[in-house]
Amino acid sequence: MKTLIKNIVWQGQPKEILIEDGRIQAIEAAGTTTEAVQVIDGQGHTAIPGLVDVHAHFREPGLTYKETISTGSEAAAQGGFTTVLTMPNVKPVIDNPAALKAQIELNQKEGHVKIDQIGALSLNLTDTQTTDIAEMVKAGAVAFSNDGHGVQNARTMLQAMKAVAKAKSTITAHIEDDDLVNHGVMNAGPSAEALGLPGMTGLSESTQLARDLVMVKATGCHYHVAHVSTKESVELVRLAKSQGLPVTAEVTPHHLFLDDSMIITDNPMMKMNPPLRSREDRLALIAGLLDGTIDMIATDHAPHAAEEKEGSMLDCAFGIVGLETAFALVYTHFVASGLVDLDTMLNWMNREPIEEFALQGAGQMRVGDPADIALVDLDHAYNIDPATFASKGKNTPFAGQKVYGQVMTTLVDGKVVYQKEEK
Ligand SMILES: NC(=O)N[C@@H](CC(=O)O)C(=O)O
Ligand SMILES: [Zn+2]
Ligand SMILES: [Zn+2]
Repeated sequence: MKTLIKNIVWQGQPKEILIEDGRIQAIEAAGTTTEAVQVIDGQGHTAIPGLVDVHAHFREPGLTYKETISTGSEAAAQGGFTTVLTMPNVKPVIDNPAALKAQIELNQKEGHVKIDQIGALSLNLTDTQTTDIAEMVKAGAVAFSNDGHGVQNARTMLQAMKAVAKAKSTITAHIEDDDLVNHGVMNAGPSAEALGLPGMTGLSESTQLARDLVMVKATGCHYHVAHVSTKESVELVRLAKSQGLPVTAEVTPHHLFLDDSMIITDNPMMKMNPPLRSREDRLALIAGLLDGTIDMIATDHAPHAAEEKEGSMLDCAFGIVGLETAFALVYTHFVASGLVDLDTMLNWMNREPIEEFALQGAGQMRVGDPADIALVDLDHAYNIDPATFASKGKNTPFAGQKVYGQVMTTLVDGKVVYQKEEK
């Protein structure tokens, strides 16, 4: 079956995309193909490769009041994402081959986009005993993580690294030393002091990262830093890369565009893990992304119910949603502002994630690739409105912010999975 997406812009030129059997057959001059079974009118929008998020939380099974695979993947489609990697911190935790197999089936059945499953690094994320990593790789795990919680025991991390290196997989590390966190709810610093809230030092992240990097050197394990948030961590990743270690890193839009100087009231929407750091940290993250120390942008989409994000930062849940705001935020702050071009942004949000995680099924818009495509209206300006989110989670600190770049259509394997309704 053939599909033609006509009337689109690709790399600045008017083009059309011919798709056959779910794959891109040609990106050609407008008007080249005259007959096709199905025609989609791109209405002059810009075609980009479907975005890839290596860090998302869909809360099924066990926490479906926050999100389901269906609502989470709908949010992904609405945000222009065609592949997402989901974390294993559901209930029960995906920490054994049987649970992983069942989850992969469920993802396939319920997902509106492609979902790759990350397996738990330790049993029940308690960090005392590693999971059966070799068997979970065989069962289809794309990577391993303790996300939600740092691995406190060096011995557990070392064992996991050895097994992951042997299986040629990846660890995506939530790095956090519990003892240094000491029950903080936001970054330690003048804002926490002004609000009278317990702060946590950024050293909780970088000290554990330093420990892990020594073990990466010893094991050769591909180690990916999840949601990097401090300047010390950026320096450590830069050093590791200069030594040729197999280390990669992601940063979230919120750590790039928000910092703790912007927390002027006790606001649950500003609470996430790792916390928003200082302006100096934020500028180091931006510099690290621009110079290639940080490889990619990931959302850490962490939906929670409204009642879990009310009241005070002292006792509300950690985390914010991100799938439906990531494209517009990154486009607005980096591309529309003239800092980088669209292609660079797509390196961070499509090519690097696919290459570093060796994702087999995700398309990069090359001829022969799966037709994973988003059509975006780059000039469209609007205010972020959580009421429009497909996600069950409306917990975003960006509500009301004016952005550019509206995802209009998303296709996975040449099939439309999201179409923005005309007003
Ligand atoms: N980022 C968060 O604040 N929360 C995440 C866990 C995590 O990514 O560490 C969650 O699962 O809610
Ligand atoms: Zn985490
Ligand atoms: Zn996370």
